[in-house]
Amino acid sequence: MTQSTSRSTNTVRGHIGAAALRVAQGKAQTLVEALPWLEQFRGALVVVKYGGNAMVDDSLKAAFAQDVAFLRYAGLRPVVVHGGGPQIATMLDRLGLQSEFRGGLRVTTPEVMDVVRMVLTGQVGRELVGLLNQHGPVAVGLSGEDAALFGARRRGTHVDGEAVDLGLVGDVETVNPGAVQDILDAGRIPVVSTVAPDLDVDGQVLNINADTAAAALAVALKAHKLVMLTDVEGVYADWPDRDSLLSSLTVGGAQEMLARVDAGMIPKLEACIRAVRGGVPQAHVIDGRQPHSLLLEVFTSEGIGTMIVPDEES
Ligand SMILES: Nc1ncnc2c1ncn2[C@@H]1O[C@H](COP(=O)(O)OP(=O)(O)O)[C@@H](O)[C@H]1O
Ligand SMILES: CC(=O)N[C@@H](CCC(=O)OP(=O)(O)O)C(=O)O
Repeated sequence: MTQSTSRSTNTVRGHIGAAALRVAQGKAQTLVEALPWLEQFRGALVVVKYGGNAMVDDSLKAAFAQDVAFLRYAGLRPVVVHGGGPQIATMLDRLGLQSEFRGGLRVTTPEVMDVVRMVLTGQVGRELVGLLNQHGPVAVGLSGEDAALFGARRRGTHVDGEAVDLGLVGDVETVNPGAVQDILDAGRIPVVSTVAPDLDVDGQVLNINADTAAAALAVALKAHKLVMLTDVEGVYADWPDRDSLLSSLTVGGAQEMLARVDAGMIPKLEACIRAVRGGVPQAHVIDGRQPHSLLLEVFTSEGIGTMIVPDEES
């Protein structure tokens, strides 16, 4: 723990000034406002996808770890699925390897796959586990390879109607959530990196977009919600028009929008659709560049970012 948890010993209790009392009451009010959400989400399983673009600096990463630890100590069951696109790019650059994105997914050669696996599981995942464990021995890292958490098959994509081969990129076809469940049952926080064994080729691993993997895991775990932290305020109806931020969106609306978004938002929207269609009551896209955005999303009435919900019953 970095902060002292004891009260200052030279404060005489009962002599708190009016200004200090107002500040203290403001703090109490904040805690009380969280009460309905603490009641509603007690024991709730929440899958949190932490995108590489939201891990922009050390203080943000530390604030994210505080939020996740807070959820856990408040009685929720958070599961972290992390990305690491920019971190992979930095390592590829250092090694002099090229890679390009098509339809929001990285074209992955065998050499690039080695780097993806090393960076996601050996670097980004480890760092998050370390940050979370500053709040108690709670975090356990695992990848889609561990206890056959994920099984994947190669997938391509379409760009402007044309089929594109993405190399060693997969889509999650099977999820064995047992290992994640064991970690949760032990009161700990699973931290998942999204590399998965290829169901068709023994010993081969595939690069899975972290949004896709988070959605598949949220469905398999019957999560109460999926929260995606990224580097924009949410989903914009008319990107990049900053006045077009959507506070909520139905699955049908999200499906229609797919044709109009590009870059990383394609896998993100597809993942939200997959999660909600798979029974997760709500998926959220929120701004991971805002410190404590996760707490604001879970514990305030206003919420933040964009919420994706099932189509209204007709
Ligand atoms: N309609 C849209 N609304 C919001 N962002 C969009 C939209 N269309 C494209 N984007 C892009 O998607 C990006 C988020 O995806 P990405 O960079 O892959 O994030 P992450 O690393 O969190 O997965 C945004 O920074 C933005 O450039
Ligand atoms: C197939 C594919 O694109 N895989 C991603 C995996 C990491 C990821 O998804 O990271 P973010 O969440 O930070 O974007 C990649 O290689 O970058």
